[in-house]
Amino acid sequence: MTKIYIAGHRGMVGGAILRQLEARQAQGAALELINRTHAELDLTDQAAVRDFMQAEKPDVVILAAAKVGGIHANNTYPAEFIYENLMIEANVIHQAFAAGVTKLLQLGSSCIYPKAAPQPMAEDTLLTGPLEPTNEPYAIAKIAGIKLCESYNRQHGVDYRSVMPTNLYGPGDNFHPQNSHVLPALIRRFHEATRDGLEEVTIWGTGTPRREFLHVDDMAEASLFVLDLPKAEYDANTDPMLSHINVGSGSDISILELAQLVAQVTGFAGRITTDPSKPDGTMRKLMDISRLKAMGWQARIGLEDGIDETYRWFLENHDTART
Ligand SMILES: NC(=O)C1=CN([C@@H]2O[C@H](COP(=O)(O)OP(=O)(O)OC[C@H]3O[C@@H](n4cnc5c(N)ncnc54)[C@H](OP(=O)(O)O)[C@@H]3O)[C@@H](O)[C@H]2O)C=CC1
Ligand SMILES: C[C@H]1O[C@H](OP(=O)(O)OP(=O)(O)OC[C@H]2O[C@@H](n3cnc4c(=O)[nH]c(N)nc43)[C@H](O)[C@@H]2O)[C@@H](O)[C@@H](O)C1=O
Repeated sequence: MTKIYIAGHRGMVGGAILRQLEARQAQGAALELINRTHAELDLTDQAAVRDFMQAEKPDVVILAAAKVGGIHANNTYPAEFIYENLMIEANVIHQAFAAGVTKLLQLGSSCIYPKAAPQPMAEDTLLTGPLEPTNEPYAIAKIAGIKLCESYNRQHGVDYRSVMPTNLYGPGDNFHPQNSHVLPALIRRFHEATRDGLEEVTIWGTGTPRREFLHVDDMAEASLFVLDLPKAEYDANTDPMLSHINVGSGSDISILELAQLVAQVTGFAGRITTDPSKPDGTMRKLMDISRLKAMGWQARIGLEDGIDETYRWFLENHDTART
């Protein structure tokens, strides 16, 4: 029986990973899944995380808990983004090690790469230039997470792996009007405009930045794919000082094109305008996914289908969704 702790199991990604592991259980896999809500275990609390890890002694840890938000939240609450993420990573990774956990997977983000990184961004562009200012504190914490894993691997011979997701979306997302990422924000704004018969919807920034989107079910599948890789295979495809793996869909679109897609899915027929007083952030951050592709994984859910499914989820779960 393998005992797996999923940190952040009520979040969008952690929830999708939990669903896929439960499906494996239902098919007879010998898995024991353990989790704690944020209220039950605050991962920024070192002593609480130590006591939890010592009491549970999981075999595997999946770290999908983090302080997460879109461009406005990152820009407005930088202290929370750097402090909470550093604490969560340091506590979970160190206390997992102290409790004898030899296998761990943590999630970073595509914002770890320099603002001016050549496109598509390969893993080895890490730490080659200045970061995007709107999310530098969050990115620094995410880079620290990668380096924590690499350092424990090098010094202690454990097997801690890192995946770097592109922009994610899907069921369970946060639809808050200000603090969410662009896709859930636009789904909500276009839905409400259609419902209220508005003639115009305004999107933030110039509409020209490009983003690469990946459905959360693809992300959960990629995370488990990387976690399941035999160590020899993982090691053969990575470097001890550069051990993270990009996860993306392989293509990007402009924010204006994204808005047009969301308008179509939600049935909005009015005008789309831009608000250049809001930040654009990075102009482009397309992931180079050749490393993961060579290992044998590729995304399956197309953007239009994914938005359609997410919109239906939003309509059906409006009362309980994070809005
Ligand atoms: N969403 C995206 O577009 C992207 C996400 N990622 C990364 O993927 C991972 C998962 O993100 P996602 O699922 O979208 O985020 P969510 O916000 O949906 O989920 C994060 C989860 O972490 C929990 N959490 C936060 N702080 C604490 C804490 N101090 N103690 C315990 N639990 C805590 C949250 O609980 P609660 O809500 O109760 O606080 C929530 O359940 C993160 O590492 C994120 O950085 C990377 C790239 C893109
Ligand atoms: C995943 C990634 O997410 C964050 O980076 P980001 O990609 O810039 O995030 P975003 O999804 O919030 O915005 C994408 C683009 O879209 C534009 N945009 C238009 N209209 C809305 C809008 O209504 N809301 C939002 N949020 N953005 C909008 C917005 O101006 C920007 O040009 C990181 O901080 C960090 O957390 C991280 O790793």
